[in-house]
Amino acid sequence: MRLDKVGRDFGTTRALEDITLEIQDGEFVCIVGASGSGKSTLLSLIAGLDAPTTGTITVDGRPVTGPGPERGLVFQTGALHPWRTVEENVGFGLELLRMKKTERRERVAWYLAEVGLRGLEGRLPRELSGGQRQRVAIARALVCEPSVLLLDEPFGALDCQTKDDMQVFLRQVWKDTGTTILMVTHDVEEAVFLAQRVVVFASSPGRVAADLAVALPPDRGLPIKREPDFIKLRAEVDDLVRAHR
Ligand SMILES: Nc1ncnc2c1ncn2[C@@H]1O[C@H](COP(=O)(O)OP(=O)(O)OP(=O)(O)O)[C@@H](O)[C@H]1O
Repeated sequence: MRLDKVGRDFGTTRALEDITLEIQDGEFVCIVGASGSGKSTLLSLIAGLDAPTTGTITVDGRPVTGPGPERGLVFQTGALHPWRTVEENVGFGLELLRMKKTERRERVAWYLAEVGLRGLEGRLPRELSGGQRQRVAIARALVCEPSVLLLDEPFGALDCQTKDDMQVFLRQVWKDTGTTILMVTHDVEEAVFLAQRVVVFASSPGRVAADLAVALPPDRGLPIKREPDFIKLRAEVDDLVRAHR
């Protein structure tokens, strides 16, 4: 995926200016930055829900002109269909793609197992915890096997323990599926734990202030958050975010 000199103005507000970023297939990148630095705007441009004022975005070598199944999107609160069961929510995108029912059921079952929801197929969203609802939202995005998974603060509404569990879960999903992940979060610890690369946004206008490689081992458990290398990198990113408010 490639962003080339992407800008977005809302009237006189320059939400994004001159964003040039290349994300390799299979990479896990987190974007952090102060409130209002244009992080959500960037994700909606990549998702094709909004169009840039300047510049171009290409996914799989094709310019983005609108939403498409090769880009899966998950928001802070899952936006699930309240009247559909877990299984029906996850299978929805495949229905739109007119996949045959037997194939669809098989695919949905695989992803439900992957996100740890086997046995809950028949539940409605209101019968799930917040963490379970986000797992459904992630399974629903993954089931179409997108080239890139776009996550906008997916764990922002969860309590600390659930959030920790979801971070471990997301690293596992990334390893199992090899999906390219671009995630926006305001939580620097989360970004450093999850990503191979952390991009720091500056505000007014929203732009790239720093792009750091996360040189931590690929096998990361929660205890790594207490190790000196982790703490040092986290502090470095924290300082960058503060310096570019
Ligand atoms: N639809 C819109 N109309 C006008 N201004 C907008 C619109 N969407 C975003 N903006 C402005 O663009 C800027 C970037 O907003 P955006 O929501 O992308 O920031 P963010 O980094 O995601 O913030 P947060 O971390 O608080 O979610 C802000 O100044 C915001 O007010």
